[in-house]
Amino acid sequence: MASENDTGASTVKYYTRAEVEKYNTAQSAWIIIHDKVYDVTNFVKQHPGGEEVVLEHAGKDGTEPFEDIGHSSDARAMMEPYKIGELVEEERTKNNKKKQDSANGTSNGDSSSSCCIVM
Ligand code: HEM
Repeated sequence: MASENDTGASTVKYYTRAEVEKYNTAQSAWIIIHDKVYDVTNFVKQHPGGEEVVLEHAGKDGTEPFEDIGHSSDARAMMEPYKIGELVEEERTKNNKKKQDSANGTSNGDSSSSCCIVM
């Protein structure tokens, strides 16, 4: 079928890292993996690697440790139902194109706003 409604992003919710950071407890645990946001509150108890490791990264970006462990494709499929949204475009790790784009604009002579160094 040619016509798909994939242009309407109405079903996708976008979150900032600051928003995700609020959900950093066992009562409400969100985690960012590959720029996607997962509510793993009900998953942590079932996590084969134990709940602690996941909770340690609750509210944060767990992409690195997630990949470090080398999760199986099974694991990747398992997390799908917990996906609640994605990071806003400007905060995605792979989306550096936009950053470069705005970085070459020197017209912003706002002396009051200091520059942030993102590591
Ligand atoms: C929603 C996110 C996650 C899902 C669905 C998930 C799922 C799984 C699954 C299915 C396994 C069994 C092995 C495999 O199939 O790969 C596993 C193991 C494991 N996971 Fe996760 N995981 C998640 C997040 C994390 C995070 C953020 C960490 C961070 C450190 C982590 C650490 C581990 C560890 C240490 C093991 C045990 C590996 C072993 O015993 O060899 N997982 N996970």
